[in-house]
Amino acid sequence: MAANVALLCGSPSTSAASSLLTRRFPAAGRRASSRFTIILNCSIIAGLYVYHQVAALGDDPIKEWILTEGKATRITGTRSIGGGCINSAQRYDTDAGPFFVKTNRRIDPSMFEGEALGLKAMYGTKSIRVPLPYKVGSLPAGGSFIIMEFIEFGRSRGDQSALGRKLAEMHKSAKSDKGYGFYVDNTIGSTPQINTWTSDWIEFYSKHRLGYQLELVSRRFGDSAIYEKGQRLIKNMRPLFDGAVIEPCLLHGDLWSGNISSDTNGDPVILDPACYYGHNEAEFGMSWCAGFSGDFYNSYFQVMPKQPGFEKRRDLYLLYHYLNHYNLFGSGYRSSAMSIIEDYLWMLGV
Ligand SMILES: Nc1ncnc2c1ncn2[C@@H]1O[C@H](COP(=O)(O)OP(=O)(O)OP(=O)(O)O)[C@@H](O)[C@H]1O
Repeated sequence: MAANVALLCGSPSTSAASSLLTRRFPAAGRRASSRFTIILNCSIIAGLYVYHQVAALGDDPIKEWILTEGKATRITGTRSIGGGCINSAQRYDTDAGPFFVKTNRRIDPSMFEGEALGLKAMYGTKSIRVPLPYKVGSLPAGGSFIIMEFIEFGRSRGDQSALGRKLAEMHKSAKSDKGYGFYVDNTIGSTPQINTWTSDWIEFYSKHRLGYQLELVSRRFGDSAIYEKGQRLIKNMRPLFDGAVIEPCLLHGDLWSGNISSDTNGDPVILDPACYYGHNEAEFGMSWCAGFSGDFYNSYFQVMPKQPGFEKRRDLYLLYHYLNHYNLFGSGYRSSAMSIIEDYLWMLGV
């Protein structure tokens, strides 16, 4: 240990070792000793470089993680990635490959912890490709970050049939024995999404999805008309589920085109989830901006057969996301949400 420290820290031992080698084997010794010295000096410089980078970065937990647990010795560049609305995203290039980093200067780490748990759960199913999350933490000046696997995206929009099949494989393989919900609450857009474990799906969807959004609409916009009609739908919607076998499947939870891509092999990739265990059909709640094709649904239903009443329930699952858009972006989404509610009230005769 002492010798190693001496070798790393300085020249006396280095030159002693060189001169011993040169005395014993004059010609070869000189060549070997100069190579030996070069290698030693390189390791010393690399060691000191990493040491200085890490020591100087006590106040930059992202770089610190990349240069320690991330196993990089050098960050060669960073650049911003557009596309997200809520967080800022960067690519960190290093000698250990690229890392994908999202930061949010205002929100504590709980949002990214929810995202990381969701990504890990989906990753664990070995079905559809998702980035592996590495680290979530706080930023020294406030806010939070997440570091994850960087995925190089391919040029194509991806194979819809593969997307449908792999998504269904994820739904099929990941069931929960705790019921409907998730280990933590997370967010849908920036709206809180409550995931308290509940044994009955209709109760879960009534209270923590439609009911929660209706409460928010009422508080934010004073919209008692949509609140009251929405509550009437909730109280009367059970017949819509008649004949369907419902199980708690792992859902991405926010599956729209901005969160779907494909890698350089053309394999589908899904990103930025709002995971929970729920009825698999709820996964299609964002289908109005996902662009799923006929091939997508055909492949999906080959793995997860269509349940009786699927078409009747489709709009009920859109409703959650329309209400959320109303809450997030304002009254432009009100009429879509209201007309779904009124159509159901008419269909159910209530
Ligand atoms: N693991 C990854 N590797 C490479 N690029 C990624 C990765 N994850 C996301 N991206 C890209 O980074 C951009 C922003 O990511 P993302 O959509 O997750 O950000 P966000 O602000 O959390 O999103 P939103 O506002 O939609 O909730 C997108 O263009 C996305 O395609």
